[in-house]
Amino acid sequence: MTVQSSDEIDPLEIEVGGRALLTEPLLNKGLAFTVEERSAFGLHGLLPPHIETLEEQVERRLIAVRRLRTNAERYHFLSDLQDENETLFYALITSHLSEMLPIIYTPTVGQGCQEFSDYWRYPRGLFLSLPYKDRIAEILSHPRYDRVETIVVSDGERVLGLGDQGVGGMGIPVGKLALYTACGGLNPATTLPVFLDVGTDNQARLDDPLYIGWRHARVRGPEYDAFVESFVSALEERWPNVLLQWEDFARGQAGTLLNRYRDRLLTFNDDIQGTAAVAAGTLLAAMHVSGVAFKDQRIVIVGAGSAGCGIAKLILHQMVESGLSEAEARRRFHAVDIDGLLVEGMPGLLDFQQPFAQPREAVADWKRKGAGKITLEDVVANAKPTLMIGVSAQPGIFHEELVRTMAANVDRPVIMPLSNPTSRAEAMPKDLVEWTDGRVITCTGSPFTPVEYGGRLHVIDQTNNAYIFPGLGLGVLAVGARRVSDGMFAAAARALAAISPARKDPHASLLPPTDSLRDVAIAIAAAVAKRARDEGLCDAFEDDDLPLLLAKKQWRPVYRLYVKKPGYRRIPQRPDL
Ligand SMILES: NC(=O)c1ccc[n+]([C@@H]2O[C@H](COP(=O)([O-])OP(=O)(O)OC[C@H]3O[C@@H](n4cnc5c(N)ncnc54)[C@H](O)[C@@H]3O)[C@@H](O)[C@H]2O)c1
Ligand SMILES: O=C(O)C[C@H](O)C(=O)O
Ligand SMILES: [Mg+2]
Repeated sequence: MTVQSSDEIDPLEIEVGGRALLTEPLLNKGLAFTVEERSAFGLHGLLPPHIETLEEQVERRLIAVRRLRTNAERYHFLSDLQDENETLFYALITSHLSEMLPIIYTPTVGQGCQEFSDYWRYPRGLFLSLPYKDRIAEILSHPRYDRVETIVVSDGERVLGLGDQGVGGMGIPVGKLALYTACGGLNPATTLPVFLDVGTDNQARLDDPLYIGWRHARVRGPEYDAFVESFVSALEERWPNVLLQWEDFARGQAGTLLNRYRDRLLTFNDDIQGTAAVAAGTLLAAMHVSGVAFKDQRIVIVGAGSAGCGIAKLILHQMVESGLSEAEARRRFHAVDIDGLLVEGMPGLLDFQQPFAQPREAVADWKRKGAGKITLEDVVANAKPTLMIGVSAQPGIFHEELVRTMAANVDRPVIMPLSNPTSRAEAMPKDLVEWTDGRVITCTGSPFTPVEYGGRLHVIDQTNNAYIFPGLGLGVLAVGARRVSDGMFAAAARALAAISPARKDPHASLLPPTDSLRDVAIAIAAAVAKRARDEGLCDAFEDDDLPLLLAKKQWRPVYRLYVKKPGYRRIPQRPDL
């Protein structure tokens, strides 16, 4: 449903004109300012005489972006466009979603983070640095942020699979929020990327004279916790109902922060919960194709960190819902981390890994290659998995022999190398298809082109949390949910599986194409909103009213007519240097 909100129909009253209007990305229309607007706002002469429609502007930028040689160049070009004219930026992105997503988001955003200081041009979002911790409330208080409803925050310690990028990690909240608008339809004036700069342990960044973050070893422990607490308290004070998404925190922090704050505000961790929902949703879709029910699944998770244990927890929950006892369901999981299979009593097991540690007796009679740790190879040979998920950021860890062993034991092996960016994927889909003689059902975290094999084109679905968080955000905000619950992610997973093209055709893709992420977001949002209501986390609403509630929350990149606000002032054009 497309609703033209009164926001879109009514003229917008504008306070400033001249250069100030052209340099405000939320208001700038560039060459699309009409003659009347140019006259009213003192724009004649500041712009060449040509006037264009939004569609023509999109076409012009599209030609320019396509002319560039690399996606890194395109990333910077599009960042500049976002800082120049957000309406045009989103009109371009939404009309060419599958082409633009790999540029503004994964995988190119990873390089953007690594080179953040090299190409620094213009600030977007808020940088909260530990040395200025006493200024947080003052920084947040600016009237520019009065309308903020959604914040994505990172401290840059685990940027995709690229490790600690210090302040470069700001690229991640910026990219995620671009998808909140492009896919979820949230108004960009209500979104805010935030970076918590607590230093970095990336020596290359510390040694780099161009590095623009706080040049200090990463602060940890009580000082870190107090800093995060100052941020959260200031944010609660400023925007009591804000949605806060934690993104790309390292393993030690991600779950701890989520548990600390999940009952205090509207918040979730995307790497733990969003990833779990997209992986579980994809698995549900894959089960249609493989015909293997939950009770017959044997699952190997490689990388028992935030994403791995988040995924395991949600799939376990679904297995129990499908009728397995909790103990039975647990036995289906084999979680492998850097020290091999997680087994009970293993030294160094983290709290969130404990539930997925196998009892020693369950693996006592396994045939193993060596006496040391129980390797991934031992696990695959003995556990005979039907599904193997990679969230380890270890490229090549799903090697030929391993995959061939897995494929020898099951008809349709499901293999998901979900680590990002492309360079960190556990395997290349082309290899997986070849090593399994085309039998594999595979999907990846980063985008890959389809693989041709045996006269058939294998579409490689992008099992990325981008299928979940824009809709989750839209859903909770549209109905005013007070908390984000695990049940919402379970509902999101089911909603994703319900729109899987593979439900109708086993040769079709598991997930709808990325071009349709706006529709996906609506489906996820509806499921999340209903779940919020069913769990008593928002006020009641009728199902029939939901499409309108969601549509009202959706902003579209169109230009509104501008008129002068009473008190309009023309900012002086001459800087008094
Ligand atoms: N597709 C998606 O939507 C999605 C979502 C979240 C995370 N990810 C990707 O998953 C990866 C991990 O993210 P995370 O948040 O879980 O990070 P994390 O650091 O919490 O977990 C990674 C885990 O891998 C383990 N590991 C390292 N080397 C290993 C090895 N040789 N064998 C087995 N395990 C090993 C680490 O010890 C750690 O426990 C990243 O590359 C990230 O980009 C993808
Ligand atoms: O950012 C992504 O592409 C997905 C995920 O959040 C990740 O950390 O890899
Ligand atoms: Mg992430």
